Amino acid sequence: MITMDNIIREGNPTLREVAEEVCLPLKEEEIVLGKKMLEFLKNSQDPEKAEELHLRGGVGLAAPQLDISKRIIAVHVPNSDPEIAEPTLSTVMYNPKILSHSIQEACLGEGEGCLSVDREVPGYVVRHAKITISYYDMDGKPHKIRLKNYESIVVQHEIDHLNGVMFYDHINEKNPFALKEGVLVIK
Ligand SMILES: CC(C)(C)[C@H](NC(=O)Nc1cc(F)cc(F)c1)C(=O)N(CC(=O)NO)CC1CCCC1
Ligand SMILES: [Zn+2]
Repeated sequence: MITMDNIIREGNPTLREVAEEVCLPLKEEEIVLGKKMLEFLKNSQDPEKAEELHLRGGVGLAAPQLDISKRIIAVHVPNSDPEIAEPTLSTVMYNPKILSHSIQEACLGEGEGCLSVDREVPGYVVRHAKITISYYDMDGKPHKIRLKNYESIVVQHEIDHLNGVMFYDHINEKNPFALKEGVLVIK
């Protein structure tokens, strides 16, 4: 199973590579990898398992963070309503692609972090507010979905990893908390 020891940290050149698309039909090892990535995220959000395995609570993971330069991401976004156990988005995406996006931009009010970055980097990470993406799931089935709010931010953060982009590349160096007119701040 995947633990923090398998996650490479900034400075490893793989995090700055453009990852390769996977071919269909998916190889067995690529399906197993996807399952393990999703399992890591679920474990990391389970208090007992996270403590036992020393995991940081994760909502998304990209294959390059495991030193595997392939266009595979996993996302497991819990429902903001603690009453609802069902996650709002929980899936593995093969060859995810942003087809279109809103003009409106958005950022997380608390800024971003990264499982591959062992330091705080303060500042707003401005992204598209809404995106339409295509991807293949573990069964090789094509999907085209629209995402907004937190899910949209998470998927953009993960797709960035497939293109060698880190969240702090988006932060305004002169004024990390500068915000243009009309950028949606997500709580
Ligand atoms: C880097 C870390 C702080 C661990 C971040 N988690 C997070 O922001 N909050 C969180 C954690 C949970 F478990 C459950 C929950 F609802 C919220 C995260 O997983 N990532 C994923 C990552 O590093 N992928 O490469 C960073 C996030 C910043 C914005 C989107 C993803
Ligand atoms: Zn990250």
